[in-house]
Amino acid sequence: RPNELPGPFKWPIVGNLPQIAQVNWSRVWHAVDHYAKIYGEIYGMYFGPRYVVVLSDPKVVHELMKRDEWNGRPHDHMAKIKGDGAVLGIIMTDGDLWKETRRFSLRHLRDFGYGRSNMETSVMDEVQNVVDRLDKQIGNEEQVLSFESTFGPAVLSTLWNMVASIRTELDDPDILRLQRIVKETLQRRAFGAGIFWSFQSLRHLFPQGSGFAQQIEGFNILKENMRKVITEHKKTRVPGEPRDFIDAYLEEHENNPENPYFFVNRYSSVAPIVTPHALTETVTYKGYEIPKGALVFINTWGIHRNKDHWGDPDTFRPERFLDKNGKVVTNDEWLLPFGSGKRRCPGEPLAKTSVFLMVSNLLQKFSFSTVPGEPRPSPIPVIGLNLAPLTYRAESRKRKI
Ligand code: HEM
Repeated sequence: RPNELPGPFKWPIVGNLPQIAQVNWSRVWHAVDHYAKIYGEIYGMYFGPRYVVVLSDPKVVHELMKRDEWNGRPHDHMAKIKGDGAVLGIIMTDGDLWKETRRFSLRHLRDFGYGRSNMETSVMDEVQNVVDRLDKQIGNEEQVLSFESTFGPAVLSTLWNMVASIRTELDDPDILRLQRIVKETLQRRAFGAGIFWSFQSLRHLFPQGSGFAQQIEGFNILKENMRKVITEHKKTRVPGEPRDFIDAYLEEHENNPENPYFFVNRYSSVAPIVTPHALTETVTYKGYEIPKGALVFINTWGIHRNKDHWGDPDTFRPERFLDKNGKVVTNDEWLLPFGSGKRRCPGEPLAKTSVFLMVSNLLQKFSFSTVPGEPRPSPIPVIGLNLAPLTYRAESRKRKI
C-alpha cells in the first residue's frame, strides 16, 4: 500500500510470523518491542493476515487514545460466542453500545459504593481475611507457603458484593473453581499467542489443539453461573429498590426492553486485561494511511522498560517515583498500566485500593523471603490477557513488633 507505516518485510501468507518467531515466539511482546526499537514510535506488522499497528511512545498513545476512531475493538468470533451471537458487555464492544454500557455500569456501580470511601472499608475487610489466614498458616514458626489464588478472591469479593450482593469466602471452592476457569480460558485466548490467534479460521480444523473447544466450555460454565445468579435476582428483587448492580440492570432492562445491555463479560473483567484496540475507520496519521479494522497494540511492556527513560528498568527501586521533596509522582506519562484515554481501565480505583491495602497490611505483619536452597520465583509470567506470576513459594514469618 502507498503510505504504509514502516515495519518489517512482509512474507506472503504468514506476514511477519517468521520475524516474530525469530525473536521470541512464546513471548510475543518481546518481539513487538524488538521491532519498535527498529521502526520507532508507530509501526505496522502482520500476524498472518492480521494487520497490527504498534504504539510505543507514551505521547503518541495519550494523543491517539483520546480519539474515537482509535478506540474500537476487533470483532472476533470469541466476542460473539461470549454474548450468544452478539458482541456485548464493555470489553469487546465499541461505538454507542460500548459508551452506553460503560457509562451505565460505572454510574450504577458507584451507587453501590464503587470508587467511594466505603469501598476501602470493604477491601480492608477482605485484606484482613487474608492476613488472618496467613497468621493461622504461619503459626508460631516460619513457614514456606505457596502463593496461588491468594489475592484474587479477596478482590473479587468486593466487586461481587456490589454486583450481586454475594460475599465470597477466600477458600470457597466454587469461587476458586471459577477463578481457575477464568484464568485458563483467558490463557487460551491470549492475544498474539501463536498461530491460532493469527489465523483464526484454523479453529474449525483444530478445535482441541487451538484451545477453541476449551474456551467455549470455559465461557459456558461462566455464563451458566451468571444465569443462576440472575435468575435468583429476578425471583427476589423488589422493583424500585435495587439491592445491587444486577437489580439495577434488570430494572433498566425492564423499562427499556430493547436495550441490549448485558454483562457476561463482567466476570472476565475481574482480571486486568489489555485487549487490542481496532480502528473504526481508515485514518491518516503523520502522512501514513492506516486502514479501518487494523488492530492496535499499545506496547506498554516496552514503554515500561524503556532504558532511555527509566535508566535501570529491571531494578526494583520504588523511590524512582518520588520527587525531590519525597512526594509521589502520580502523573508520569510513561507509566500507563491502566491504559490511556477513552478506554482507560474502569477497574483502576478498586485495583489500586486493593494492591495498596493488601501489600501494606501484609508487610506490616509479615515478612517474606526467598526459600533457601530453592530457585528464586520465576520472572517468566503466565500469559493470559494479562501477565500473572506462576505459583511461587516464599518463606513467610510474622514480624516481631
Ligand atoms: C492491577 C490491576 C489492573 C490493571 C493493571 C488493569 C489494566 C487494564 C488495561 C491496560 C485495560 C485496557 C485499556 C484499553 O483497552 O485501552 C483495562 C481494561 C479494563 N479493565 Fe482493567 N486493570 C486492572 C484491574 C481491573 C479490575 C479490578 C477491574 C474490574 C473492576 C477491571 C475492569 C476493566 C474493564 C471492564 C476494562 C475494559 C474497559 C473498556 O474496554 O472500555 N480492571 N484494564
